Amino acid sequence: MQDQVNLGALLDAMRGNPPLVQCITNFVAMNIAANVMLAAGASPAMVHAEEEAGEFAAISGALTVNIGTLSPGWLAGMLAAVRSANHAGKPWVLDPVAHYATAFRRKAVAQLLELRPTIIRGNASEIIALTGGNSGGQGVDSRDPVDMAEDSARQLASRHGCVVAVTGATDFVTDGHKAQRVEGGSPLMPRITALGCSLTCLVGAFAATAPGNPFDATVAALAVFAVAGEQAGAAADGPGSFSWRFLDVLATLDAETLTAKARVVVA
Ligand SMILES: Nc1ncnc2c1ncn2[C@@H]1O[C@H](COP(=O)(O)OP(=O)(O)O)[C@@H](O)[C@H]1O
Ligand SMILES: Cc1ncsc1CCOP(=O)(O)O
Ligand SMILES: [Mg+2]
Repeated sequence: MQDQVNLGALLDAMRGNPPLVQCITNFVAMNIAANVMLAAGASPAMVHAEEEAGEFAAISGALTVNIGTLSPGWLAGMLAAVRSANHAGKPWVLDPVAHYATAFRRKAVAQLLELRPTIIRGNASEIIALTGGNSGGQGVDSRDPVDMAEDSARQLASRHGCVVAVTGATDFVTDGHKAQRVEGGSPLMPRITALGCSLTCLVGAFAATAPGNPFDATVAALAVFAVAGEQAGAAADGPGSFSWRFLDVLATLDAETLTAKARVVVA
């Protein structure tokens, strides 16, 4: 029997003491991800230079690493930040954007995986490819359903001793032993760039709030996106109005509404 994640309490705890999260994300995501974090109640800082990334990780509550617009200098910054987060015992989240697309990305992700992420968050095509499976991903976009990635997610979680979140129409979270699904969201979400990247940063915020419980932290972040996405999607006329409505709903979502509206089920 799995305990229900106390979503409302985690949201209140995160907002009550807004965590500083070092987000090493891509050029596309930096602005939207920072706005998502601020709307949700966290404190993001986009810091990636090799000269300072390690120092900054030591003073952050959590670190997120996203390879969306990778270059050698950024990779050096990522590795410095991850080593420092590990040294300081801070949780860190890996978003392996399109890691299957090029040799440079594959090698970078292999190096990052060796440094033992606390949580991996990716779309179904990315998670399938991390276990060597045949993924249909095209560039940064998934072309696979989440249920096709569930076995890969369980394998990855067991192999690397981490939590794995696969996102899509219904999200799937596992630590290799237990698993839960998070339903909700909107079909408009994959039509706006960098929402997955923004979610990775929010997973970092909840991981900073509950460093000893990365599974619950991940489910909470995904549930916030699912409820806010569903509400924004119901009122939106298309991707443009979804985008600003999503930020507004995130900012006003309270613990009671999150608890009442979230659909989290044991898998
Ligand atoms: N078809 C869909 N219906 C509802 N929510 C979705 C759908 N596709 C993606 N989402 C949501 O969009 C967010 C980003 O996930 P995803 O699109 O899988 O990431 P990425 O942008 O990295 O590919 C998640 O909160 C996910 O639940
Ligand atoms: C379009 C694009 N190109 C490189 S990174 C990026 C953003 C990907 O964002 P997401 O993975 O959240 O869809
Ligand atoms: Mg992505």
